[in-house]
Amino acid sequence: MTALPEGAAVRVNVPGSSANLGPGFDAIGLALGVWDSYDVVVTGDSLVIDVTGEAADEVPRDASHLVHRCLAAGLARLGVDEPAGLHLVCRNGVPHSRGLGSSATAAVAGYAAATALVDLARGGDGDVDLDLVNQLAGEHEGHPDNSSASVYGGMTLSWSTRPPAVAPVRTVQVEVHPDVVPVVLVPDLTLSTSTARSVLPPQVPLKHAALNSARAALLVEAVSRRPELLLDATVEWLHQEQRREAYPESMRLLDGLRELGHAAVISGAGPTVLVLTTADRAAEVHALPLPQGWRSATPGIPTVGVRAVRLEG
Ligand SMILES: Nc1ncnc2c1ncn2[C@@H]1O[C@H](COP(=O)(O)OP(=O)(O)OP(=O)(O)O)[C@@H](O)[C@H]1O
Ligand SMILES: N[C@@H](CCO)C(=O)O
Repeated sequence: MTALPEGAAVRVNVPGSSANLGPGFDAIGLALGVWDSYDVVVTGDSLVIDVTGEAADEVPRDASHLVHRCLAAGLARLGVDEPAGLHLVCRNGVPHSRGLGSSATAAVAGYAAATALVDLARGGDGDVDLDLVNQLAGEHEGHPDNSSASVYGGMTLSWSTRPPAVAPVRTVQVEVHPDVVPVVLVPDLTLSTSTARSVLPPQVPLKHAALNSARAALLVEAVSRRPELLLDATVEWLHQEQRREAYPESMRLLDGLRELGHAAVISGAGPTVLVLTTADRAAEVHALPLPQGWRSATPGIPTVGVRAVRLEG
């Protein structure tokens, strides 16, 4: 049994992500250059949580905080007792409940902090065990699309070797063509993933599954080698139409963009719209008028995911 020494401290930086990219429902993720940052310090007594940034007024400050819950679960998985006290400083950059993977980002941060602190306690440099974090965060989320992108960066394709169980999770990175530019259109309004998942039917017609399979396969080719195929490659049959009533404004925006030839999809469970455009057309997307309360951004695609650095006490 390893104990975490008082004073041990790490800073964990982790990117948000977009899931699905159209036909890759629950399987494909894309890391986005919008970041959460967490300092985790082992102290002598009590749990103290400070939060600034996105949703700072909404998240709990007690043991039910998502990052703390995953940190504690990660320590338990590694056979390490939770220390008597922890100071968690959260700088939230990923908007919550918009389809940018905030919950996966927080879960990845918690599990990553656990592996980094245990590595420190065992004499290491505070490295994150990426593959373990990918397992634990994927299981926590119930689908690994967002979490794998936050763990490894870039575009990720994840599957289970024991379906329908989520784990063991396997993940490969898909090379993204240098011309591909993600633009996100983010509204003020929120939609929780659990609400968005509750409206999905438990079964889909075989015909739709077959159509979706072709586009999911095409998506990998389009993103990595032939961006000119992105419009066709981002058509899907499993979730967006089914959720239209949950995010009607997003779907109107998506329909308009696609009519103009832009590869627009719903980001994750929405309501953010992701446009997979190319460098020469990104300005065109930004110039389109947005409904009130929406903003556009070009976050970029980080090629690395979660990282921890040791903080000196
Ligand atoms: N940084 C964070 N700190 C604490 N709790 C968080 C954090 N980020 C997300 N959460 C929790 O997760 C909830 C949002 O999760 P939800 O799955 O609904 O949306 P999302 O992950 O942002 O979107 P999507 O999964 O569609 O990309 C928040 O309401 C909050 O309870
Ligand atoms: N694949 C998930 C992503 C959001 O967590 C969904 O669309 O429900």
